[in-house]
Formats: sequence, C-alpha cells, structure tokens
Amino acid sequence: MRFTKMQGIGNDYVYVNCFQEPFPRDPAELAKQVSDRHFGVGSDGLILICPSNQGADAWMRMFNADGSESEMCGNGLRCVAKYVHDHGIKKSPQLRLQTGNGILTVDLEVKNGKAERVRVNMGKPILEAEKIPTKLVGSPPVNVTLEANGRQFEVTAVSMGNPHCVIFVPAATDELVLGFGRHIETSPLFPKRVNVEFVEVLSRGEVRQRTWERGSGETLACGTGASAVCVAGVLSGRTDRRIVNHLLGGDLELEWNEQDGCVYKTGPAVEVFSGDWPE
Ligand SMILES: N[C@H](CCC[C@H](N)C(=O)O)C(=O)O
Repeated sequence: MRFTKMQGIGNDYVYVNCFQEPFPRDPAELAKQVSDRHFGVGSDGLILICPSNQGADAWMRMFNADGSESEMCGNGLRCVAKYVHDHGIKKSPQLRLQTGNGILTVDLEVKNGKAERVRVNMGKPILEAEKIPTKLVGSPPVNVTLEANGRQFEVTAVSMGNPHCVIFVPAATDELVLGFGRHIETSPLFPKRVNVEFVEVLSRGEVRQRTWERGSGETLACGTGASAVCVAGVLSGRTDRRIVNHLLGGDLELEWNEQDGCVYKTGPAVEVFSGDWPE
C-alpha cells in the first residue's frame, strides 16, 4: 500500500490515495498500526482520500491513532486539498471536499505548481448541546463548570462537526494538558468523548492553544480545535472574530465571519515523504 506522510503545523497523518489503492479492509486496525511512533510509520492517525459519493472532488475519511473514526479534521483537510491538487486528482485552486461535516470548500495558494497554504471554509459551528453532543447545560454551554479528576474547570463546548471542549486558562501547562486531558476527553458529560483545548488569551486577536485530542492524546496542533477556540472566544466575550492562534506546531489564522456564520481557517500544508506499507 502506497502512502504519503503529510503534516499541517505538525499535526501529522499517514495519507492513502484510495483513488488508486483499494480501501483498507480494516481501517481502524491499520490506523493503530501506522500511527505507532515506534513500531509503525508514526503519526497522529490515518487519513483516506477517497472518491466522493456526493459529487465532491474527494472524500476525507479520518481515523485517530486509537482507530476511532472522527467526522472532521481541520489540519488534515488542508493536506487532503494539497494532495488532491498537487497529485492531479483535480488541479484546481478551489476544491469541494466531502467530510463527516458535509461538503466544505477550500481555496489553495499555489506557488510553482504546488499548494502551499490553504483556506478552508469550516462551515458553521454546531451550538446545540444535544448535537455537540454534551450533557453540559446551555445551548451552547458557555463558561459552565465541569469537574474532572477532582478539579473544576470553566468550559465552553462547541462542535465543528466533531466535539470540542474549550478551556481558557492563565497558562496551558503540562500539569493541565497531560494531567486532565484524558479525564475530560472521557467525561460522561460528553457521550461521544471530546477533544480538549487549553487556551491562553494573549490579546483580543491572539491566543495560544494546546490540544488534547480525542483518540490521539496531545498533538502539536488541531485545526477543528483552533476553529472551536475562535468561536468560544467570541461566545464568551474574550476575543474578536479574527484571531491568530499559536499552536505548538505553528500558527493558524481564524475568522468567525459575521455575515455567513462560517469559520474560515488558513494555514500551511506540507508533504513529507511517501513510502510503501507492507500488506
Ligand atoms: N487534529 C484534527 C482533529 C482531529 C479530531 C479527532 N481527534 C477527533 O476525534 O475528533 C484537526 O486538525 O482538526
């Protein structure tokens, strides 16, 4: 099985072009194997680039390092867009990509025939508690109290197609991210588990984020998470609609557009190497 390793600000996945390769028999098991940083390729998960069954240019299927499938992946979608363009599946600077959150539109900045930066219309955030889904009170729950591992947090919950729990803190320390990430991820208040963002507000237009991902643990970046942070910052009155978000692996530009209600996310996408996985 031919694969390509790609990364978006350090959020790295193994990508398989299922326009050419057969769809894996057991993608969940394959995700666990390739993701292993000692016994596999090493990645935050597996992303399959498939023909769309809804008339889009391609369909992204995304599996976390633990084999669970997610509806959406923001950094992954930029890389899928770059792959679809650069490898000639469709050589257009604008693409429509199918995800578990519907068909999303991406715009590519192309230099010397290759996509370098990608702007994704991430769609509208989902704010109804039952659809996030969460049992926290409020639709959406904004600045509500959540208890995990014996500690109370003030959280805001948002879905970008996948669920997020955003926590604004004075400092996103190892103690918080590594000590509480998994407890919040698996809290009974989130029936489908949750991705967790610990966020420092630097100004109304600038934040710093660390991410504990559902199914993959701490990652260097999370694009849906950064989008959820943009929305949570506005909902809780902490930030403006346009922010720069500094993640461990690099920066994303975000905007929650007032006119159309959609979140726009811009950042780089990089191809690292290709190889063959024995099957
Ligand atoms: N890193 C990804 C998110 C993966 C989300 C996944 N961990 C989930 O279970 O929803 C991103 O850039 O959006």
